[in-house]
Amino acid sequence: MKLIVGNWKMNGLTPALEEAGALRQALEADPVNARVGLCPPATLIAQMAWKLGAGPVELGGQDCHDKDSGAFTGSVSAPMLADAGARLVILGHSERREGFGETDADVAAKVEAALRAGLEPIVCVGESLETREAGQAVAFVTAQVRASLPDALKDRPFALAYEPIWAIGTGLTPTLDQIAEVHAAIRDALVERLGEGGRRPPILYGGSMKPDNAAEILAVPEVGGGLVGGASLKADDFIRIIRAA
Ligand SMILES: O=C(CO)COP(=O)(O)O
Repeated sequence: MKLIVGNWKMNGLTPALEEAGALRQALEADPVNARVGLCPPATLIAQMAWKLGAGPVELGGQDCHDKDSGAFTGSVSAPMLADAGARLVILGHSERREGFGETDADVAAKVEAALRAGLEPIVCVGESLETREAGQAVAFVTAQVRASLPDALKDRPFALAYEPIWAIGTGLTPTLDQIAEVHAAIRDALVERLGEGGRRPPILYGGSMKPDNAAEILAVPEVGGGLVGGASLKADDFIRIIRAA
């Protein structure tokens, strides 16, 4: 079963709760064979949890601190996300790595915090255009995988997301062969890092996934789902992507 997760980033005020309600209604009226997650801004999680109830949409955060509590003005901890109703948390998104200087070690510490709080991390990796053009995409991404995943993940549920930075919000996507190549390499790096284990964490693709390209991307070997930015903001578009799974 594919995992399709919406990442609203820093978008969404109270009226956007209606989109979540519409998503729930659509999925209840016509259920899908996919797991669906939605990661709104932290300010909306608690209200959205009431709106979504125990329905088919799981909630997630977009980041968390690596400490459970303390003097960290402005930060949100993993226990806070869980308390508000989240089950998932996106970690190591390129917008955090690039914009906030998060290193692989920082991401690994946040993954540990998420696991302590019982959250399921979605760990993001992805190369810049410069790195891809230098022929280093696979080497770069697999190095991120090895360094961002702590031992604590063994036998815990989690997902990875491959998001080429140059495909995020640009309308550009890698070719299906390029996606297949990176996803296969991520799977190998994952097995090398954490062993085969009993679980096979899904590897999501993210970066300009839209209703009209979702089906072909989701059919690529080792693509276990999607992490969707812009196209998850409107329930109509997001549902079309979910149905493509
Ligand atoms: O960054 C992304 C999801 O985390 C992808 O964003 P877009 O779907 O808007 O390209």
